[in-house]
Amino acid sequence: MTVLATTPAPPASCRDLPWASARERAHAAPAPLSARHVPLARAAGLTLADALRTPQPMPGFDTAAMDGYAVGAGPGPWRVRGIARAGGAWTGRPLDTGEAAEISTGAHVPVGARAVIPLEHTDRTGTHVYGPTPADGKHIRRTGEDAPADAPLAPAGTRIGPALLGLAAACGHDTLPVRLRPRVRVLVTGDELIHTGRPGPGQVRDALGPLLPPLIEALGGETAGVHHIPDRPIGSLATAVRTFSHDGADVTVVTGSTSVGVTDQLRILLADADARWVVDAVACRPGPPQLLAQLPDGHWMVGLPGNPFAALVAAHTLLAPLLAGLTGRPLPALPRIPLTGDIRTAPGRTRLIPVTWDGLAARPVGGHRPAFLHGAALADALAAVAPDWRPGHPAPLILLTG
Ligand SMILES: Nc1nc2c(c(=O)[nH]1)N[C@H]1C(S)=C(S)[C@@H](COP(=O)(O)OP(=O)(O)OC[C@H]3O[C@@H](n4cnc5c(N)ncnc54)[C@H](O)[C@@H]3O)O[C@H]1N2
Ligand code: MOO
Repeated sequence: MTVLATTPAPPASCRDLPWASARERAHAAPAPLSARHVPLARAAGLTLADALRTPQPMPGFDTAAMDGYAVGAGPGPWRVRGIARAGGAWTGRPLDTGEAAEISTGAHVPVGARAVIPLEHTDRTGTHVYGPTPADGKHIRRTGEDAPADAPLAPAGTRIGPALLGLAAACGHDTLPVRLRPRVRVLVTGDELIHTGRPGPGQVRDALGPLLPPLIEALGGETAGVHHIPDRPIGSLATAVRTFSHDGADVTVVTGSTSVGVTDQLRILLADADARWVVDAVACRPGPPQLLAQLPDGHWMVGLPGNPFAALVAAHTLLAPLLAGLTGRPLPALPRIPLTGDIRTAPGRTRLIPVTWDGLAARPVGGHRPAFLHGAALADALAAVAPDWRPGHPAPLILLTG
């Protein structure tokens, strides 16, 4: 007996989708999580919910780009009238023809200055400074030269990395509008699994409990707990999902329950819960039985196959785009890189293969049977090898940054 014989089949339009379409569907399925403001110190790794704009021009004042002398019109020598140091506005009267001010890099350039002459190009004698006649504006960063006030500097959906944090601070922001990391609960199923020590006969050491939290983090999510759920009695998975339903998670990842065996409870749960199917199986290898569905209360359910490399492939196929969609990020475009090596393509399916990439070409690592993580552990990327790929032709790469 198989369980599917007793449960309603998901719609055919969700079934056995081409790999690229499955990614697109998983990304398009969710509405982005609601936005909130967080201090800059808590924004790293989150996603901008609105465009980042600068409230004032950048730079905000005419700024010296060199230590030296700000000089007024006319040829030198110039009479040195004062000192402009970084940190204060120039409050003196404008520089006249033949006048100069000693100036530091970053200081407010006095009104009337035509340029800054670097210190090493000048000679100072008492109250006068000598130097070559500079081109107008030389070594002055003019107000608004980088960006005018209200310029959009980064669109909504941008990942907040170190440079964006620095840019936001430079604009004068203390907080940013963000979408938080979606919270992902992990339910690892499998009565054969042990969680410490070496497996004995019939036992398998759980590889996904350790693999998934850092992967979820790298994909922009936050792990809201890893729980081990028994296969029996049937219904344990549904009980667990109900029990944890108030822990605030947005997504539940279930591993090792995607197939049609009598102990694979995920499809029963989804059918009983009247879930909305988005993806039911993907035309890829490994990992075809992966799935994505939404419970009536809006909660997302992702099914990853139990075989660990298949689960990794499925997480990059469905979970990564889902998390991008939930945070309002675009679906990452995949670089297409020439792929060499002896790779068997799969008719009608995309093969996902761990590869190294030296900057020019990608090559298979090996060690990528569905249960074996050796190749993935050493790889720079997963190559998505289409059925019509030929050696040396480009293939899309998913870079393994986590
Ligand atoms: N009649 C069919 N049987 C299977 C099909 C099918 O289409 N028809 N598909 C096969 C494929 S492909 C896969 S993949 C698996 C997926 O099955 P499940 O997701 O239900 O996973 P399990 O059967 O529980 O486990 C598969 C395999 O992986 C080991 N496993 C499970 N969890 C872990 C873990 N956390 N860490 C390490 N290893 C794990 C488990 O012991 C099994 O060896 O279904 C096929 N069958
Ligand atoms: O997804 Mo399965 O065999 O391809 O592990």
